[in-house]
Amino acid sequence: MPNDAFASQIVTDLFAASRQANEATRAAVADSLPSAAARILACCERGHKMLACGNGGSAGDAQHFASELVNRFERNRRALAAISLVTESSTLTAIANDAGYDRVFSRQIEALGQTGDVLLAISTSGHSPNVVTAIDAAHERGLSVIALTGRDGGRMAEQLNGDDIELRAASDVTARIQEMHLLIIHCICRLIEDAIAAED
Ligand SMILES: O=C(CO)[C@@H](O)[C@H](O)[C@H](O)[C@H](O)COP(=O)(O)O
Ligand SMILES: [Zn+2]
Repeated sequence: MPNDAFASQIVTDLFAASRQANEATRAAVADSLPSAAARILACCERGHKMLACGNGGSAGDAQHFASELVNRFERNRRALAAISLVTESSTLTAIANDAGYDRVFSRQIEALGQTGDVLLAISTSGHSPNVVTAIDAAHERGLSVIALTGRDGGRMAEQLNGDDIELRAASDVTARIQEMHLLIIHCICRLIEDAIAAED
């Protein structure tokens, strides 16, 4: 562990870097974030569902997002349909073992995805093969995609079509991008819950 002064400087630097990423990302996603929230609410209100995927920290984000739709974020309201594709261990291990890790999300999309559903695809690099393959599977099955990316958007940004929405964190650092992705997810949840409250 660094000495006290050094540790304190690291903490100061990380908070400063996060603030900088926060402000740059706000400017980058301010216009498209409400559209993403509206897309998700419309999806659920029409009887469709959200699917969410990502690796590592982004797997945590996918679960976090699904939990906040199914259960609640800050308000009590009707349940919204969302499934995390990162949590079924028997399914994940079987697909990875039999077909390869690149197929762990796409195979589940083939099984569960229906036209009108929306895939939340999360990757800080934009290059994770299983997320790239998931987007292809989503397009093949008539799902639109909301992509949480960073850096230059990677391969994911090139895959997206005009019906998809990319929310790109303005940073080149994985940890900062993840921090921004969680903030984006919370903004989406807040916008959705405010829209439902205004309807009721
Ligand atoms: O949380 C972290 C790093 O902060 C890691 O677990 C990270 O999520 C993993 O290395 C992922 O495999 C990275 O995947 P991706 O964001 O490039 O799609
Ligand atoms: Zn992390």
